[in-house]
Amino acid sequence: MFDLYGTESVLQYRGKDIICNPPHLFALANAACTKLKDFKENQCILISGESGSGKTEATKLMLRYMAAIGGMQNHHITQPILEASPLLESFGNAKTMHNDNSSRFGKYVELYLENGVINGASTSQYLLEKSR
Ligand SMILES: Nc1ncnc2c1ncn2[C@@H]1O[C@H](COP(=O)(O)OP(=O)(O)OP(=O)(O)O)[C@@H](O)[C@H]1O
Repeated sequence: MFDLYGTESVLQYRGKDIICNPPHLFALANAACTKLKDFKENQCILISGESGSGKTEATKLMLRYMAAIGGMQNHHITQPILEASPLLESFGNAKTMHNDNSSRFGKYVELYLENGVINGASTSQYLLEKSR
């Protein structure tokens, strides 16, 4: 079993330039955090793909990475942010032909960071027109 998203991977990608490591969700999340810090400009990660391609899981993994690189100092803030995803899924997901846990809504998540540490978040849900 590969451990692609554990602590070792967090340490491997943390603070490293995107070209230093093989492609990974953590590399992308790290690049967004680094650019935010260096250029003091908002960053956006757009996750798209067909149903079942892994958008929801990718989003959760990147959130987990961003929470992890901030350490435990804002645990009381990051924990509810991470726990919000499965809670919202319980209201808005359903089993389809393509995905046992298919989101029936689009998500827009805003994270607020200070010195590379998450200190807040907001999320909006949008109903999708899906035929499947
Ligand atoms: N990184 C991953 N590692 C292992 N399995 C994964 C990964 N990402 C997704 N999967 C598997 O694929 C399934 C579908 O992923 P996910 O729900 O994230 O897709 P989605 O693109 O959000 O789909 P939808 O548009 O239908 O909501 C997951 O339930 C999981 O079994």
